[in-house]
Amino acid sequence: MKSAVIVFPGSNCDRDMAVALEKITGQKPQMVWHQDTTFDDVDFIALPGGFSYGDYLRCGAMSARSPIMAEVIKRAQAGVPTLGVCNGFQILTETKLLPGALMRNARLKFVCKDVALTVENDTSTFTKDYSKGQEILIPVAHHDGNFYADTETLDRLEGEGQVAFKYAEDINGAQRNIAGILNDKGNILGMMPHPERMIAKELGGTDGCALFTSILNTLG
Ligand SMILES: NC(=O)CC[C@H](N)C(=O)O
Repeated sequence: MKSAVIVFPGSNCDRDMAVALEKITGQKPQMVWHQDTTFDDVDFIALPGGFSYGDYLRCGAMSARSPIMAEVIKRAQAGVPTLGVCNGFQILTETKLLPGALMRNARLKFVCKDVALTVENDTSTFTKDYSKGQEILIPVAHHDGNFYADTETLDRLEGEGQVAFKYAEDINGAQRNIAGILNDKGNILGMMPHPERMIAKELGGTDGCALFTSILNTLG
C-alpha cells in the first residue's frame, strides 16, 4: 500500500503518522510539502495533526488553500481513501470535503489526554477491524475540537452510519459527542483523536492499530 503524508508549515504529527504507516504497511510514505502541486500515485492520503499556519484565522483555513490541496481534493473526490487527524480533520472541513466545523472547545481549554471512544461504524475502509460498540482509548490534543453541524446534517451523519467514533463522555462540547466522521462515499475520514499515537505498548496502548490495519486490509 503506497501512501502520502501532506506536510504543512506547523504540522507536528506528520512524523508520527509516517512511523505508524511504515510500521503497519511496511512501506515508508511519501512526505509531500504543501507547496508542491502533485505527488506519486498513492493508495492512501493522510493529512496529519498540528498547528498549520499557527492556527491563524481558523484552524485549517489557510492550509485548505495550500497549492497541494487542489490535488488532494481532486483525488479524494475521485475516491482515494483520505484520513485527516485533528488539524487534518479541521482542514477537511475547511475544504468542505467533510461537513460541519470544529469550533473552540466548550470550556476554552486545550484538552490533552487519553480519552475513551466508542466505535460507531465498523464497516468502513478505516474502521472494519474494530467492532461496533467497542470502547477504545486514543489520545486527543486540541483546542478546537468542538464539532458543530446543523441538526439536519447531524441526523444524516448518524442515520447514514457516517459517524465513525464518538467520545464516551463529553470532553470538548462536540455535538452528540462526535469525534470522527466519514463522507457519504465512505472514503474520507476526519477525526480529532490521534490513532497514530496509540500503536505500541510503549506509547500507552495499541488501540490505534486497527484503524491502519483496516486500511491495509482493504487496500492490500
Ligand atoms: N493536535 C492537533 O492537530 C491540534 C489541532 C489544532 N491546532 C487545535 O489545537 O485544535
